[in-house]
Amino acid sequence: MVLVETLIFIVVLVIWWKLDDRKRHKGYPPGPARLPFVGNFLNLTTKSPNPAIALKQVAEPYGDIVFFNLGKLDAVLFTSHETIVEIFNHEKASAKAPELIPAIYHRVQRKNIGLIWGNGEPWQVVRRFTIRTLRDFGFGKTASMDGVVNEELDKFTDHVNKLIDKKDGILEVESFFDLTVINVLWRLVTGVNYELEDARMLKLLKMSNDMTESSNFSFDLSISFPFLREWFPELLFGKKIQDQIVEDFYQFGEETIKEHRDSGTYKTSPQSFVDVFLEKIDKHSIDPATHFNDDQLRMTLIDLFQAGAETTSKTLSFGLLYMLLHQEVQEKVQKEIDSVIPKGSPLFIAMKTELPYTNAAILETLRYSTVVPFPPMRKAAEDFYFRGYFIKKNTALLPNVYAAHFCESIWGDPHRFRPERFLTLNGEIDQKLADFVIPFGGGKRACLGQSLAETTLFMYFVTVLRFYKISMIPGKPKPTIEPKLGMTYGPQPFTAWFERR
Ligand code: HEM
Repeated sequence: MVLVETLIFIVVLVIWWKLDDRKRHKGYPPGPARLPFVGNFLNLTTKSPNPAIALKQVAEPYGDIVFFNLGKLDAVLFTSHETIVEIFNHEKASAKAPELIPAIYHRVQRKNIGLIWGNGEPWQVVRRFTIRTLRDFGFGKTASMDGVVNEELDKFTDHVNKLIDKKDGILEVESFFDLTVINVLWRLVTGVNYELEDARMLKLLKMSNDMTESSNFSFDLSISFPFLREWFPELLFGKKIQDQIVEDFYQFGEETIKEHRDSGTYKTSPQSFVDVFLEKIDKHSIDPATHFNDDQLRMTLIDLFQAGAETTSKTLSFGLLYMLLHQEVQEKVQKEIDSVIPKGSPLFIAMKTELPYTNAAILETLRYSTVVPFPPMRKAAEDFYFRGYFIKKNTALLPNVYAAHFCESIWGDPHRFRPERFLTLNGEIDQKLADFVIPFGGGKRACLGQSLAETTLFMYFVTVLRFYKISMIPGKPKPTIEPKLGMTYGPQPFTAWFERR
């Protein structure tokens, strides 16, 4: 009797929950049926360990605007190129949602600070200031960037040559570009430039990678069930590790600020972005409404460091991996480079237009690797309608860039690595198709470092292939193209045989 009553109670409860759920989500975009408490968590975790693939598959039966729920998180997925570009540019969709990701909320100390996760006026002021100041130091200006990148490239090739001699050409490609790439940016941000063996910096870069790897929709259960992060800090989600990394980064930011402040040169002849920021802090020190303070500067430095290093470096490593696996593409790129840049001549950013096949290979690398499959989480700033669907305030907005980069109706054969797809019959870049590659987001929150990233990708990709032939090590298995997952995706470590050309 008790069993029957219990069963009836459960059935009534489920029916009540279903009806209530339907009422609460009236007018929402379509989506898979949800379970109480866990929502669509099982849909996500049973499809694929890779959330970008899993969420592409979850959305497929429902269209390109799909509502789903992961425990605490209500989210709308955007999976087609058009809806993604439209949401990037939507005025109600430019707010970031650090509070929806516990590890990130801890990273920003629950404050509205920084470039990546800041919102409203403070973010706007700091973003504008950052772009203007970095530009004053040469960021994005071809003439000054040529010098900065080439100096760093000389250091990098010296370093690779030494490694080749030491290791008979057999090099491990893991974090291969991290430090050299951050050096390019850090010359402008702090005026400092590190040795490529600098232990402190290598440790920071490793921690930054560890932090991003520990955060993703499938593995970081604290996004769906935030209470678990507090209940089981040691067992799950790497809370302790994440918190330690945040602390170390704060210390790094603190030390950088102190060094510049103590030196005092920022008062007379500012040499870098940090110096100009410190000048601003002093100038506005008695203004209670100022957005220029140590908190903002520290977070901005950490944001630039993390956003600037990992993404570019991982894209370059993927590029090497694809060149290793597609020798015919590597040879074509090298043939083109050799025909345009004479032996012994320097490389300039302006040569980009003369190397269409090489550019096509870089574009294909950006598409095929999609190192940021979900841009840092945005939310609906207020209730709004999108293509007739209701989106409630604070709902997470998740453009699945991977889905657009692997859309069959755009690419035909998206799973093939094929740079030729970007070339017209005249051998020029097909700009219309190139515009379907959207690795840098868009709208007001578009990547602040896009021009630097494009320059760095071009200069490093060309230099590495110009000076080295990269081949498979005989007898070693083929490396996988499956990514290391996280907030950003990177290649699994692989070894390759480097020979000087
Ligand atoms: C291949 C390299 C890179 C890729 C794929 C990439 C990708 C992205 C993406 C997808 C976003 C989010 C955009 C959105 O929500 O619409 C972003 C934001 C950002 N990126 Fe990059 N990025 C790269 C390199 C860089 C570099 C070199 C810097 C350094 C200056 C940088 C700094 C930033 C910052 C500060 C933001 C936050 C912008 C804001 O919300 O105002 N990125 N990036």
